Amino acid sequence: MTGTRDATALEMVGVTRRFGGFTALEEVSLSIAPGTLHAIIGPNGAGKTTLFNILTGRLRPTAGRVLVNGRPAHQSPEHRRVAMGVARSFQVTSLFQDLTVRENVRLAASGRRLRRALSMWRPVEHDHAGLARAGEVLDQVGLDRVAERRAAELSHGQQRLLEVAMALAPRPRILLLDEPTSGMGVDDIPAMESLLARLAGTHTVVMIEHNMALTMRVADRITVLVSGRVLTSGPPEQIQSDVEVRRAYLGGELEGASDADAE
Ligand SMILES: Nc1ncnc2c1ncn2[C@@H]1O[C@H](COP(=O)(O)OP(=O)(O)OP(=O)(O)O)[C@@H](O)[C@H]1O
Repeated sequence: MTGTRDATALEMVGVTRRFGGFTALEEVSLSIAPGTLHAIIGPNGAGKTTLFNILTGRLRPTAGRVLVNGRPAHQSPEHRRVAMGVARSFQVTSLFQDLTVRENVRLAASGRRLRRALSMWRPVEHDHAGLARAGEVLDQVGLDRVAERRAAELSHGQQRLLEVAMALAPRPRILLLDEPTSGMGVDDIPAMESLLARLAGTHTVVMIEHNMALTMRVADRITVLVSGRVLTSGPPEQIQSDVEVRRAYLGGELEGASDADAE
């Protein structure tokens, strides 16, 4: 591998995605450095979810390439990306609501061995590695105090933290988070923000997020998508003062984001 390739954890090169005659993404290129938090923002319908699904392997690009640590990945399905060290956050709907928080993370830690881990006749206490990993991750995300509660008993904000914990369990190097604060009350947001800030030091994080104030505080770089194209990419302060970006958002959300105490 060349030095240049090593400098990029995740890369999209000229990615186009069509749905029938409709072009949802057009010639999108972006490059994400290891150990940085890269946010994807843009108005509704800009193509953020489509881009995210192409990064996770849920969707194939119509044209263009995706590289993970310099290795072509655009033909690899989701489970192959996981083996390459890429994980996406689970959805609240995929939590096992009747199992404890610790059990949910233990099962996620078992990763590709999930089916085996789920088998009813395998005593839980024999899964030492899974239990140990669950303990580490629950400490990391701040859910250790509620480890023995059923997932269903958690607040929505805690369930969102649990989704991230489950994504972290198999030790991915690249973490893809789809709107980590969506549906959260204001009281729950600081815990997620603090987790995102900590993860940014240890993982490559790509997140779609609608909370502009939070995005401006935690992101190292931001890519703005508009109508399926990259309008611009840069550090938060550059994005916030970009006239074209402000026009795309009609001023509103980014004006609020300039006030760090807006939350
Ligand atoms: N499976 C599909 N078939 C047809 N069109 C689709 C499909 N998925 C997405 N699109 C279209 O592609 C465009 C981009 O959608 P996408 O969901 O990626 O945008 P988004 O930026 O995530 O929007 P939002 O912020 O509202 O979630 C939209 O016009 C959408 O209707």
